[in-house]
Amino acid sequence: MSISIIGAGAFGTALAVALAQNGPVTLWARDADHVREMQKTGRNSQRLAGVALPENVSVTAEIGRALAPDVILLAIPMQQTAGFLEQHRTALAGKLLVSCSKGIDLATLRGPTALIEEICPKATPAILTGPSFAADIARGLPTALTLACANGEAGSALQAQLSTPVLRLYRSTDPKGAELGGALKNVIAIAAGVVIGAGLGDSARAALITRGFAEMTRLAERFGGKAETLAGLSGLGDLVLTCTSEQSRNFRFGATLGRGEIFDPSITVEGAATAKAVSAIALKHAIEMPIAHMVSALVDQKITVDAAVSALMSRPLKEE
Ligand SMILES: NC(=O)C1=CN([C@@H]2O[C@H](COP(=O)(O)OP(=O)(O)OC[C@H]3O[C@@H](n4cnc5c(N)ncnc54)[C@H](O)[C@@H]3O)[C@@H](O)[C@H]2O)C=CC1
Ligand SMILES: O=C(CO)COP(=O)(O)O
Repeated sequence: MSISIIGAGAFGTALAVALAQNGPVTLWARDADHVREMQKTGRNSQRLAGVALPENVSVTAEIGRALAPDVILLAIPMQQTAGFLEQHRTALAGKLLVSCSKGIDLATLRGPTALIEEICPKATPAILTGPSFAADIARGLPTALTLACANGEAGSALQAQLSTPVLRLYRSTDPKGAELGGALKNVIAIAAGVVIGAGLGDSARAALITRGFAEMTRLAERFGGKAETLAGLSGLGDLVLTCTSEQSRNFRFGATLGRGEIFDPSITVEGAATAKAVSAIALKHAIEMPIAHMVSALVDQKITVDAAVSALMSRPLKEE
C-alpha cells in the first residue's frame, strides 16, 4: 500500500526518506518551483540539506495524486492544518489521516486530531509524534515514536506500515494525550531556551523541565489524556529532547529571547502560537499553567525575561 506525505518541509521530507525503505512514497509540496527543483536535483536543499531522496520517493505538486492513497501523513505547520483540511475535506473522506504536527490551532484551540474529527468527520485521525529531529530520521539514526489512534485496528495497521528497522513505533490508543504532549513540550522548550539564553543555568533548566512536565500532565489529564501517555515518548521523551538540544528550533527561539535578540521569523517555531493557545485554554478552564502564561507573554513581548523569572519565583510556596 503506498502512502503520501503532505508538506515537503524538514519533517515531511525526512519521513519520506525513512518510509521509502518500506515502499513507494508520494511527497507533496504546494510550490511547483520547489517541486521542480527537488525533481531535478533529487534533494530538498531548501529544508533538508545534504540528504538524497531515494528513487521511490515521488515528489509532486499535483494534489490529486497526493490525496489518492488510503494513508496520508500531514506534515505541515499546525497553524496551516485547518485551512488544508477545509480545502480538501471531500477528497480526505475515508482516509487514514496521520498528523505529524505538534501544536494547537490558535483560532479554534483544537489539536490536530480534534481538527480532523471536526472538519473531516469521515476520515480516521491518528498522530505520529515523539522525540525525533528530522535530520536524525533522514540520516537513518535510531528513533522511537508514538503512533496514537483511537481505533486500535487502524493503529495496529499504521504501526506495521510506518515502522522501519530504525524507526520504531510504539502504539497508543490515546491520541489526545499524545498530541498534547507534543504540543506542550514545545512551549516548555521555549522556556528552557529562555533560561539558558538568559544565563540562568542548568539547575534552573532542570527545575523548569520538571515543573513544565507537571503543567503538561495537568492540562492533558483535564482533557482526557492519560498520565502514562505523558510519561512516554510523546510527552517526557520529546520534552527532554527539545529542552536540551540546540537542534530544536523552539529551544533556539527561547534562547534568542533570553539573550534579548531577534529570531529569524522564517523558521517554524510551533511553540510560539501554541503558547498563546495553551494560555487561553488554561484561563478558560481554570488550569494552573504559570510557565505557559509566561511563555505566551514573552512571545508577545508583554513582559521582560527578568519580570517573568521573578513572577515564577515569587508564586506562593506550595507542595510539590
Ligand atoms: N523538523 C523536525 O525535526 C520535526 C518537526 N515536526 C513537526 O512537523 C511539522 C512541520 O514541521 P517542519 O517540517 O519541521 O517545518 P518546515 O518549516 O521545515 O516546513 C514546513 C513546510 O510546510 C509547508 N507549508 C506551510 N503551509 C502549508 C500549506 N498551507 N500547505 C502546504 N504546505 C504548507 C512549507 O512550505 C514548508 O515546506 C511541525 O508541526 C513540527 O512541529 C515534528 C517532529 C520533528
Ligand atoms: O519536535 C521536534 C523534535 O521531536 C522538533 O523540535 P523543534 O520544532 O523545536 O525543532
